[in-house]
Order: sequence, then C-alpha cells, then structure tokens
Amino acid sequence: MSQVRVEARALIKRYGNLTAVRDLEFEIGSGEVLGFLGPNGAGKSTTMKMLTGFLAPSSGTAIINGHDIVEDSLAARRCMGYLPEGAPAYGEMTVRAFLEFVAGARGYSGAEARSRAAAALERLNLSRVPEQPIETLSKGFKRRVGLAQAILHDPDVLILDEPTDGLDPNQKHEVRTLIREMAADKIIVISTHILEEVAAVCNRAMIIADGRLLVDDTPAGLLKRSRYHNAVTLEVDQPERAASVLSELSQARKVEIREGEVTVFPAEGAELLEVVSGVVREQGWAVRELRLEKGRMDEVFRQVTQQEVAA
Ligand SMILES: Nc1ncnc2c1ncn2[C@@H]1O[C@H](COP(=O)(O)OP(=O)(O)OP(=O)(O)O)[C@@H](O)[C@H]1O
Repeated sequence: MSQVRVEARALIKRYGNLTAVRDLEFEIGSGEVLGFLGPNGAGKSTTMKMLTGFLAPSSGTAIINGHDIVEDSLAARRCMGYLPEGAPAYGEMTVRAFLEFVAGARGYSGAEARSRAAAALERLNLSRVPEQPIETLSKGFKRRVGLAQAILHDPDVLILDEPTDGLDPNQKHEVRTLIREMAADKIIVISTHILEEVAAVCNRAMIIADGRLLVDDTPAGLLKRSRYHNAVTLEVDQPERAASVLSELSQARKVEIREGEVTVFPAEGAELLEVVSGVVREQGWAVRELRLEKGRMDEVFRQVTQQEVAA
C-alpha cells in the first residue's frame, strides 16, 4: 500500500485585515496522529478547514495523497473525513437517514450505503438512537454522529476538530480508543484544548498561536521542555525543613515549595530520584508521596504561547 501524505504548503488565510493563519508549512505521514494545540483564536479550525477544502486559502495550498486541495478538490476530499466544530447540520434528520444521506454523497448506493451507515452507527455506539432526529440528541451523541459521518467511507486522512468536546469521561475514553485503533495506516489530525489528550492519543504535537507554528514535536519531546522534567516532588510533613536540607544537595539546582509540596529541580544532567530517596531514608521523614516528574504539559503550553504574546 502506498504511503499516505498530507502537506501544507505556505498556507495563509486572511479574513479582511486579520491574518488568521501565517505561512504554515508541514508534512504528515501515515501512522501519525497529530494534535493541534493553541489558545482560542490561534487558527486551528481555520487550518483544518483549509486542509479539508471547506475554506479556500488566501494563498498556498495543501496536498492530500498527491491531490492539490485547491486545484483538484474533489479527489483530495475523497480521501478525507472531516469532523467540523459543533453539531452536524440537518438536525431534523434521523441519525440513520443522515448517515445514509452522507453515504449517498460519498458515492455509495442501495445496500452498500445502508451497510456503511449501519457499520458507522455500530462503531460509534449509536445503535440505541438510529431513528431519533439529530437535533433531539445530547451534545455528546451529536458529536458521535459527526464522527460517524467522518469515518463512514474509511478515509485515509481524518481531520477532527475537537473530537471529544462535550463528551463525558466514558465517551472521551471510547473516542480516544477509536482514534488509536484507526491510527495505524491513516493520518489523523485532531485539535484539542485538552492537553492530556495529546499525551493520550497523539504521537506528534504542534503548538500554534496567532496563526504561526511555534513547536512541532512528540508529546514526550514537549514534556522535556518543561522545567519540571526530571524534577522530584515530595509531600512531606515539614516542607520548609525538607526544602532547606534538599537545597544543600550538589545535584539540586533549585528547590521550591508550592501548595505544601516540595519540588527539587536537577542540576544539569543530574539524576535526583535515588539521591532524594536516600535523604528521605536518612532523615526518617514521613513522606506521603514522592514522584519523579515527567514534565508538565500545561506549563510548556503557557511558556511557548506566552513567549509569543510577549514577543
Ligand atoms: N469567518 C471568519 N471571519 C472573520 N474572522 C474569522 C472567521 N473565522 C475565524 N476568524 C478569526 O480567525 C482567528 C482564528 O480563528 P480559528 O477559529 O481558526 O481559531 P481556533 O484556534 O480554532 O480557536 P478556538 O480554539 O477558539 O476554536 C480568530 O481571531 C477568529 O476570530
């Protein structure tokens, strides 16, 4: 099977005087689940709409499996499934009628259209509500109908704008599992405000702010940028005393107390876990929790996006 590819080439979108997306360039290959992160108004949805051909770029283009989204939109759109923001249109249609209608629009007819719709219903756990009008469904179910129409034709490329928005924790878990199951031979691009979602489902992450690509890395790579990466945090009875002892360690660059927890930051290249555990044993401290920090995604996000605001 040939490799699936998506390329954004110098994508720019202007709305009047506002430049929402500034010269975005990237390539994505099959097996990649790419998370778009960014503050409100960063340009995530606008980028997704351009990739899927729903919005014409002001300049630049995207190439989907060799098809130019501007020049050869139909062929490019055929290999893609798209979950836009919000609820599906056609609220008065029942779930089944809507999915059969989408199957028809995707070129299937008769028994094949019905079986595609039925399979998508099943996959998204919609079998309890097939005859219910979409507008009468809860937000979470509407989102699942949107996902069902996006995957109905088993596209090579899935572009999902906040796929777990409005879902309860069980539904979020189901959708993340579904994304992981589908990921192996596809390209999946998701946008999200939920930073843990990136670690849970993505193997690549881009942080976008003010229409610019600021970071393109793996989730683990993002965590390495956190000042908490490889720090050791402990919850201990007398935090001030513990902090004072720990700050004497040659392996410690800095010690902080925050909300009753003591965090020791490593000196360049130092490994702290063993050393700090040793001190705890020596001193006989009552420790409720001691953990090695992987890094904090929310802190990296703030660091990256606020630098941009300050620049
Ligand atoms: N149709 C439009 N006309 C004018 N401005 C628009 C339009 N659509 C989006 N914008 C503006 O473009 C910028 C980028 O919007 P976009 O929706 O792409 O951001 P986003 O990163 O998806 O935000 P959110 O996380 O809030 O969904 C914002 O400033 C927004 O107000």
